[in-house]
Amino acid sequence: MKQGLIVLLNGTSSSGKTSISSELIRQKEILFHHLSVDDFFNNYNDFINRKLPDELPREIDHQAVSQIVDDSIVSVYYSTVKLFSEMGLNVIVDTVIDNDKRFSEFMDACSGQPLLYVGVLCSREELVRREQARGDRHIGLATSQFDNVYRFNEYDLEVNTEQLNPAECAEKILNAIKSDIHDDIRRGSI
Ligand SMILES: Nc1ncnc2c1ncn2[C@@H]1O[C@H](COP(=O)(O)OP(=O)(O)OP(=O)(O)O)[C@@H](O)[C@H]1O
Repeated sequence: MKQGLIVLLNGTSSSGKTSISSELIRQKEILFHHLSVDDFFNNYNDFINRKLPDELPREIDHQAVSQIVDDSIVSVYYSTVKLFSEMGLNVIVDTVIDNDKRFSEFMDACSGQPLLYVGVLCSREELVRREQARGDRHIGLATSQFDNVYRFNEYDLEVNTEQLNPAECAEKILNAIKSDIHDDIRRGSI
């Protein structure tokens, strides 16, 4: 059985990753499974909130909690992406990779799996406009990620979400997959 294709969407917050993922899920030509890092964190946060007593013997701040568990949750996320691919399932990776450690960890975890690395591009100005319009993200988050995220720019394919709507971006990705499917999709080796 063939391994599933991993489609890594690389873009800052508000660049349009989730909107493209929804379009890729909606079409029926190639079946995809959407794995968002947010689901892993949300599930963990729900779990911990259920388990923690109201009064803690020792208070620790939010940032300290993040430092203790974040890397582990991200590792489980990457391993799950690999697992899906090993099981023959095509998977969309919807996360923000903004540092060398995470980027290398992802590439190591998924090395040997078929991978399409997609740059989800958008200007800073438009990102700020979207953040203001959606109202559920901290203003400035996307611009704070911008330089670090778009540093890892050896993409197989780029989609500009200012020029294309989410459906058009998804179509461009699908066309790339269909044209590369027999040979050129790289096997996790950047
Ligand atoms: N191609 C596009 N054209 C215009 N607006 C878009 C486009 N893609 C996304 N948007 C808008 O930008 C906002 C953010 O989109 P989306 O949630 O897909 O981004 P994201 O990269 O997944 O963000 P996050 O990482 O913060 O979850 C939404 O309001 C969405 O409607």
